[in-house]
Amino acid sequence: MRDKIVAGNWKMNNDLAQTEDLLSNIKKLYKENREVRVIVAPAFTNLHHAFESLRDSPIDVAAQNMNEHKEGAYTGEVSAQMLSSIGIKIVILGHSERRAIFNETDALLAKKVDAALENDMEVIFCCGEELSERKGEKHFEVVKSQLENGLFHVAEGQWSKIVIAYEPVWAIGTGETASPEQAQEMHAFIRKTIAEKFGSELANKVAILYGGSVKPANAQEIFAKEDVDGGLIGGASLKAEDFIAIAEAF
Ligand SMILES: O=C(CO)COP(=O)(O)O
Repeated sequence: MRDKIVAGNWKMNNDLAQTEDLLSNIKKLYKENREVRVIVAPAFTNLHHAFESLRDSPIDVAAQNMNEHKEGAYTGEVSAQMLSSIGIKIVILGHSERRAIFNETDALLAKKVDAALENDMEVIFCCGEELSERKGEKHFEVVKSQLENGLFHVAEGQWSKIVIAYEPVWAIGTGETASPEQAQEMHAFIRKTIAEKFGSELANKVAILYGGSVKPANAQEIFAKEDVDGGLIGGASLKAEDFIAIAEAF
């Protein structure tokens, strides 16, 4: 059985007071469910607070990014070791906003993945094509190359720390969701690509999340697909009722 995961990527939203509010509402509504792992990813400034606030809860806290270096003259950056030291053991890497706005390349992401694993952190590795790439029928090729160049150097023994999030860029924040069939088709492709390189036993254990305009109204039909093991939720993770409804949609 693969892990089922619902993770909320809060992006650059919520100051400390709003973080306190959202976390307290999430905690009120959350009913412990061992079948589904729930993760929230607030901004760096609120990670410590979130970790402390969720200390007695099974809800985990993730960072949205980190730097690939151990330490040094990298003004404004945060290392894996710093995150680990405040209890943060999960990081989202390669989100399409990081790729597009901050020019993160597959080569850079490969280094970030290594830095996370060296610090015993789990990685939620994002991949996904842009609209023009889907229209040009290049989506499988694009996702395969993101995986091969950013992730496939990870040794077999480290894959228990890897979660993949497929987020088609055209479905992020647009209200347009991939159909459950489109999501399943890509998730099955990702699993097959992993199986070709690492074998099907390993591939069958990797959780693959879907992200892109997931809401309470569509979560159930997307999560029902065989190779969809949960979701990476943006906008809808900012409202406790919606986020918890999605976490309960399995
Ligand atoms: O980017 C996303 C999660 O990382 C998805 O965002 P939305 O759910 O707002 O489309």
